[in-house]
Amino acid sequence: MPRPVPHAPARVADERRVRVSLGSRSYDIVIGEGLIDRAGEEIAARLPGIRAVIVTDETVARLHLTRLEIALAGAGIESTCVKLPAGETTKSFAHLERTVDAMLEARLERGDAVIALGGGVIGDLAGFASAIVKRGTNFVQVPTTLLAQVDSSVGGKTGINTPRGKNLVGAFHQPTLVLSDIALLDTLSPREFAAGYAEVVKYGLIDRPDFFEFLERNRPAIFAGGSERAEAIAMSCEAKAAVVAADEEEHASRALLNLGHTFGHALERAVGYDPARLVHGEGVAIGMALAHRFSAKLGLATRQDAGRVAAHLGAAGLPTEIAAIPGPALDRRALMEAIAQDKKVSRGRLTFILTHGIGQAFVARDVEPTDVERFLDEELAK
Ligand SMILES: NC(=O)c1ccc[n+]([C@@H]2O[C@H](COP(=O)([O-])OP(=O)(O)OC[C@H]3O[C@@H](n4cnc5c(N)ncnc54)[C@H](O)[C@@H]3O)[C@@H](O)[C@H]2O)c1
Ligand SMILES: O=C(O)C(=O)C[C@@H](O)[C@H](O)[C@H](O)COP(=O)(O)O
Ligand SMILES: [Zn+2]
Repeated sequence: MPRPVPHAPARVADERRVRVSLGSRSYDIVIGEGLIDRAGEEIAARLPGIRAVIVTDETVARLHLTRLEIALAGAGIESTCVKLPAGETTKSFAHLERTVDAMLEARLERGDAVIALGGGVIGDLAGFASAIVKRGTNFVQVPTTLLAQVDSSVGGKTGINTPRGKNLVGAFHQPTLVLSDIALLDTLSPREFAAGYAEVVKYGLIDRPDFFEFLERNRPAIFAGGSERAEAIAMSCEAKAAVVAADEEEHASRALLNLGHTFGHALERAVGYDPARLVHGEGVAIGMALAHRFSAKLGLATRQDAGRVAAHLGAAGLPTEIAAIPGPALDRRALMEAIAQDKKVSRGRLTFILTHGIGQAFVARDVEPTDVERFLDEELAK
């Protein structure tokens, strides 16, 4: 249970704060360099007197865990740690059970906190464990990938995958605080940085054409690091915070954040969540390119806009075609089976996020399965 805030920690130059406004569940996203060393102070200011269980993966633990542990200890926060294997297959019942057991072994109380130190895999899994242990403990996100800093750490979607589909088991559970230390991105591989960039582009494509143009002008600077990168991260968080504040539990407009995900999640499932073939952000990149081409095929958007989207994603080193996925060719039936399990399906009818053009996405209910099948056949034949 959240406890009263005794005082706000000192603000540091160049630090940005984005507020996610959700009434009593509102929280700050703090974005800046070197924040991990101040994590103890920031957390203790909001959750005084707590103990914590840190959930992380083995790669992130090697690189960044000690600094977090030192920062927590410095603020008087006693912590234990669960280290899980890196990668999408960790979002499973087996690793959830291991995490829950570690929390119970540490005798974590409801007023204590789970701290997710890692990318979206760790954030989704740790957040779900935090949601269900003792029917809800405090949760803090310390995202370490670009994808997690611009998307998964914000908004409270938590969960795991099953062989039948992505994120099919989960809960909404908002964090108390998100601490995004952008300096941690310096150790991220170029491939994972590009994957996170797909979700940045998504905000422009949903309803912010000016942001898409900003990205077209500044992509090389964003990849190089510096003030444009920090700006893109903060603008992404503002975009997501606005959508989440308007529809926290996805009864309507939040579904827009799923642009590219109906196709993308189907592709991830079809490759068995194998990161050697496809990671989430790459699936979203292909999915967004497909959503724009599908919209053009249905006469809703222009082929020029679909081409412009694919060109921008391609220039960022992202795949935009199903054929770009390495390994055996994918099968239309397997993709349709995954699409039928999508969480947006209602009364058996398919829902896609389609578009009238760049920055003009909309929720399309009742999409004809035969239209999707014909479109996929064309795409798979390329
Ligand atoms: N909850 C949400 O709203 C939401 C939003 C978007 C995506 N997601 C989920 O997020 C997941 C993808 O997240 P991701 O792309 O962060 O993947 P990830 O968590 O698997 O991280 C990618 C890789 O980068 C490594 N890594 C993490 N931080 C690093 C760092 N600072 N330096 C070096 N290596 C580092 C990890 O060990 C991992 O190998 C998917 O499961 C997706 O479904 C959830
Ligand atoms: O926050 C949201 O809402 C999103 O849809 C963000 C997506 O980028 C993210 O991949 C999310 O996990 C997908 O949610 P799902 O409900 O389709 O599983
Ligand atoms: Zn996503």
